[in-house]
Amino acid sequence: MGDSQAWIRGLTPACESLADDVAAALRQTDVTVLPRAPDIDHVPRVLVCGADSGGLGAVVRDLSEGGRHRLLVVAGATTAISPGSTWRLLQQGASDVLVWDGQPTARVAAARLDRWRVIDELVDSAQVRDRLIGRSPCWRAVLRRVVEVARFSTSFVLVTGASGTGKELVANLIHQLDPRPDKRDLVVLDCTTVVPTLSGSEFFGHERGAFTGAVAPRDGAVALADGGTLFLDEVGELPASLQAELLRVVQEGAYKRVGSNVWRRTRFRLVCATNRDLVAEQQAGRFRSDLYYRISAATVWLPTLAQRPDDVLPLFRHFLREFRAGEPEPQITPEVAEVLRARQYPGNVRDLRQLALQVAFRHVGDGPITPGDLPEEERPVDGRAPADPGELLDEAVRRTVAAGLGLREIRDAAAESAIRAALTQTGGRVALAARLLGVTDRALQLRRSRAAGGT
Ligand SMILES: Nc1ncnc2c1ncn2[C@@H]1O[C@H](COP(=O)(O)OP(=O)(O)OP(=O)(O)O)[C@@H](O)[C@H]1O
Repeated sequence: MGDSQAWIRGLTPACESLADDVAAALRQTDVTVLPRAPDIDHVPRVLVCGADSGGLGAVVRDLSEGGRHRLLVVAGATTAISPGSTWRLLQQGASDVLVWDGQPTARVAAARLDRWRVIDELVDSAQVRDRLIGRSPCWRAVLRRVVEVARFSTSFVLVTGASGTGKELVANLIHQLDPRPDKRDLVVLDCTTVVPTLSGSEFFGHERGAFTGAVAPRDGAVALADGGTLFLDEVGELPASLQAELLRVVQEGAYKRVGSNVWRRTRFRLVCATNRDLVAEQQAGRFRSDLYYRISAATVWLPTLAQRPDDVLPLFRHFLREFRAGEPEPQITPEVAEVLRARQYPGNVRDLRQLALQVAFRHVGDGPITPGDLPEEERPVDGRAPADPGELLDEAVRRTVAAGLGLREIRDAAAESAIRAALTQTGGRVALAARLLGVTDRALQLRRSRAAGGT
């Protein structure tokens, strides 16, 4: 520890003396307490609250900017913060909530601040920032999670998210940041491309003569990944027979080559990716539960581009730089920026990259990207962006009204549809779905059970 910084403020003037105690105790743990200026970026904020914690939620939301900044809430020992309110504060953007007990709490707080500093420095390092573009709060939260699990553990990781959201890039980053000193290679296997008849060999290797065409012995992916990382892309596509064999390797580290009776040993970090809902796949009996629990020791869920619209332009600029390497970076006119922001990206970042490619080769000269650089089919009709999400919603509501549904039925149907969509996007995880929709887990569960009961 030693390089950690924080700035501290009391929730109300009455909390200032406790805030001074917290600051003094933190200094003794080597934390540098900076002047109370809320505009210092990337320095964790510590909010001290006393018995009167009215308005705490709003201040937490404000100071953390919905989770963009690290915020530690320290509550006086006599402060009544129920477990329920603690969870709410975390949802509102707090990174943690501690009850003040003097120096022991200061040591715990200092350890948190130190860990957050290392994570945030990595998130802002070129190694991460230049590979995984995006600064929106929800993307930053994803990067923090990725960096933490990659750097501070060797845990297996399951990366979920819709197609084109960056799962493979994240898997690569996990391998790059892996702390093992003697780490070996990253081996990638796309489960959609393994040929069923040869899949055993692709995973486990084979002996000479094991099958027609096996003219020489060969290592499979689990051997090549020994000491490194095995990335299984589209793991939801893995055939049942291979699921059982993979389970044995990840549990016992033992496997046999096809055509051999000799057990061999391997040890790797497993990172899997899928855009399937593996919880639903288990329920349907298509994915083994025991394997699911092994591969999902840590999970990272990637948002769609629609959930992080503020990242569209930075990503677009990033791809333009990639496609126009060595050329000066062009400005983007406001009309084009508006179209890019309003457009739908069903294939997520991959779609945006394709669009940037088309714009990059149409653009000539050193002026800005202008409306004429956009392919014809991307141009707004009558000045309106095609497929604006608000317009789609208006259209859906117009139809339900025309079908004779009342306001209450429309509201309930819309809420149920939003819950279904959020659960699908988050692989069935209620807590994540609730966060996505800005409600508590309990509220979401209540609504689901009410819907199931037909009330
Ligand atoms: N945050 C990002 N920053 C820069 N490039 C990105 C980012 N996210 C995705 N990309 C780019 O978008 C494309 C798709 O990314 P990737 O292959 O990692 O997605 P995926 O989720 O694995 O897709 P799929 O499920 O279809 O395999 C790649 O060209 C990748 O480089």
